[in-house]
Amino acid sequence: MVSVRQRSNRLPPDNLDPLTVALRPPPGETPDERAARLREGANAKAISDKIDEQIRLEREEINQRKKNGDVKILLLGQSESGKSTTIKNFQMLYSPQAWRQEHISWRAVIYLNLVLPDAKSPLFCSRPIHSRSVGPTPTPRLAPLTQVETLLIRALSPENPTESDFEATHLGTNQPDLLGRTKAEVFVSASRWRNTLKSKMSKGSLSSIDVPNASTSSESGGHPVNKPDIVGILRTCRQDMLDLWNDPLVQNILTKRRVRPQDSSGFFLNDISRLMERDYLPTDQDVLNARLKTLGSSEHVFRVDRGSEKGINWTVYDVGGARNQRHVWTSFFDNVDSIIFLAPISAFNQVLSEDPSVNRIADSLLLFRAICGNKLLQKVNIVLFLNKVDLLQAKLGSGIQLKKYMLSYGDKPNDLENACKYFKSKFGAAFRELSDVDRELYIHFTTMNDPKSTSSIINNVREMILRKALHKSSLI
Ligand SMILES: Nc1nc2c(ncn2[C@@H]2O[C@H](COP(=O)(O)OP(=O)(O)OP(=O)(O)O)[C@@H](O)[C@H]2O)c(=O)[nH]1
Ligand SMILES: [Mg+2]
Repeated sequence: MVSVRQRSNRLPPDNLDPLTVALRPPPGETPDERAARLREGANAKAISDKIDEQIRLEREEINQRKKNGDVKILLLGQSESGKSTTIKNFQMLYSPQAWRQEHISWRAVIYLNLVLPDAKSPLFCSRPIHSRSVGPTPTPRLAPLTQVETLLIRALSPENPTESDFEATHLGTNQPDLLGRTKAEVFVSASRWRNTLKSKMSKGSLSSIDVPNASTSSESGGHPVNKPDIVGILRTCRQDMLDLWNDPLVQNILTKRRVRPQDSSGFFLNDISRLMERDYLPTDQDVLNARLKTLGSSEHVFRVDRGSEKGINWTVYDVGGARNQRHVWTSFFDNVDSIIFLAPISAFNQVLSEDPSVNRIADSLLLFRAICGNKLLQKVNIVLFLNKVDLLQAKLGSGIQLKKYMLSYGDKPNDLENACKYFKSKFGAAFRELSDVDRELYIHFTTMNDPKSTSSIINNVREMILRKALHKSSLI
């Protein structure tokens, strides 16, 4: 105190530094003014100390996480909502090298998507077309596709499959296709298929799908008998597949039924010529579009090596979203920093493949309510990706009426803006009804297979999750 008074009463020497000059009490200060100034100073110091303390805690927390932990994110949502596609976006952004190295493995999956297509595809010719005899007669020349399908499923399955592995890869809908085949939906163990494929490739026990630039083909007749040439077989069927797809009768039926196979998951018929190239290597977009149902769960660890985030591990869990896969979800609820919930809002006119009596939006809403109301997650912030906006836009644009499926939509215009608002308010209301006050919901409209629009969303979400995770642990 004394020294302050002494200093304040003396004129500073000319060479005093500017900060000292700025902090100097005003000349002629009264005792009251002085007391007020000191109070203000004390308040400012308290605020500054608090900020310093927060920074210190954040640093400590970062160091702590560096030492023994990471940020944990859990992806949830019904089957085909886009969880695994979200993981692919994370990989593309944060593990670009590993992401590119994996492209070759996706080749088998893409071929499988081509020969074992979605139920809406012309290659998966449905019973009604067949029974009414209005569709094209199945061409026996497409029969080899069954062999390709078997070979590819075998390639993606473990060498000595257990009973559950077998079931896993052959769960089906039991509807016959035009070739008289029973459609099986292919699930593979999320954590195992790539390793399985890699190990078979390295042992050379796989067919020639793994050999880009292979000189042997069924056309040249030169491939070894014990290594069936998948690309060769596919090439012999290419024209027949295209003929079926381009058949005016098929197109007519699809139009009448308002079915657009090109909008469904894993549709590669339009790319068939490119896919049949001997040295075909899937592009980023091909991998994002490829469809493989997740069985069980998989863990993906990323590092964002920049700024204060250096050294933090991001662990993102992907789980299967089909009804028979959801029982494992709760085992991931412990210590999760954030949930990313995906709801495909284009699915308003679709039903679950596991249960055709359930509308897919109704299922998504029920699931979302269950997650919001879960006691273990009551403090966890939720990021909601209202996904497949591109398909929603295409559907509304083609005249499909949202109000026909969602009665509460009422007479609002059937356009993207109103539809997005509607879904946002529906999910938002569920969150508010079932949440504690002290957590937040962040809603984004996404098209997960469009990496350009997705990268900034993922970056923002990641930064927000880190901020919240750090804040939460500084409060504990
Ligand atoms: N058009 C379009 N397709 C998308 C979008 N997001 C994902 N897909 C496609 O939808 C399909 C299913 O996506 P996945 O990520 O495999 O779905 P999932 O939620 O992991 O499904 P499960 O593993 O069965 O739980 C894939 O073929 C994706 O390419 C999107 O925003 N628009
Ligand atoms: Mg998946």
